[in-house]
Amino acid sequence: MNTPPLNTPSGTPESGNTPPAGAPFLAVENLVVEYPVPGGTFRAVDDISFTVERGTSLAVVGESGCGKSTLAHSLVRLIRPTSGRILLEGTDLGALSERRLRPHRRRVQMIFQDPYGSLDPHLSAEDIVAEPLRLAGERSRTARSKRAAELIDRVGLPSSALQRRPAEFSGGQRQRIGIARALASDPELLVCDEATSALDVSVQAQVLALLRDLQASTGLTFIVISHNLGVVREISEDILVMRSGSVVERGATAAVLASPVEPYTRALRRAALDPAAMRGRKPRSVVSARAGGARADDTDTRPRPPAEAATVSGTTE
Ligand SMILES: Nc1ncnc2c1ncn2[C@@H]1O[C@H](COP(=O)(O)OP(=O)(O)OP(=O)(O)O)[C@@H](O)[C@H]1O
Repeated sequence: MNTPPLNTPSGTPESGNTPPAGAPFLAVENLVVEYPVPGGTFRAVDDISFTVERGTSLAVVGESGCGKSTLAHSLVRLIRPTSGRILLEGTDLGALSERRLRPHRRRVQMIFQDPYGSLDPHLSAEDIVAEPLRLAGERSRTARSKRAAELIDRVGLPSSALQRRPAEFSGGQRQRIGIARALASDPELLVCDEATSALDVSVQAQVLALLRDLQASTGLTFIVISHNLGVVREISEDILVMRSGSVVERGATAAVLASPVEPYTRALRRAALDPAAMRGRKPRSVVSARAGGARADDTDTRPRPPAEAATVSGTTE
């Protein structure tokens, strides 16, 4: 297998996979997701439609239980939609059989909330990052190692990180490994489900800066699920507000957060601005000398996130 450069769009002449003219990068059409529950089904996503253009970031916000993660899991096909379409450059991912989905799977990757639980504690960082390459059919261990080293460097970790296991990293460093693993598949769309919410505020800023940098350099498209309106402001151009499985408001992030039209969005913003909604979080100690080099998390002087780190669900959970 030739390892492609980061984020070579599959709809380019190199890929031979030409998208229909004028098709948006991602179009979600009338998406419905129901879970089986005793005595029937529960509709967690209720007829959602939206589009996302390549290289942009869409934030999805809403109170706990409104269906954000269900939407995210549908996008990466961890869940198969009950009805509706998820069109990536015109290809309906939701309708494809597992076999036909395989070539598209790499195109949409997810970064999970929990940098502690989402990495196999028994594997080295190199093996974690190289695993998607192995699954994609890369047989050469040397090629996998080389690519893992490139990706570890790309996410700002030192090469000494390659042989260490997850327990030896800080939360922010683990999330960087999770990002490197997601990048290994050469994705075009990254779905970040509360990807920074388990991190200290300053480490959040570093991971957000990394995501923004990746987007600027590779043209990645993001869907960012977050309770944190500060994070949403930092990373998204557009915002989609969900309530009880439906979209209640959609628009440019700055405009929607400055003057929300829907009463529900206003209530979310009030909840986020209420100091009582702040989640108290003690600073965790960050990188130690043991973690081998201080490139990430402790030397970063990039701008900190906005002071508002309140969570949307802070007052509603
Ligand atoms: N496997 C399941 N079976 C039945 N109901 C489920 C299942 N998973 C989620 N739900 C329900 O679907 C609804 C949406 O859940 P989801 O996790 O998508 O919400 P969310 O907005 O991501 O919440 P949070 O912000 O708390 O993570 C919730 O009412 C939840 O209880």
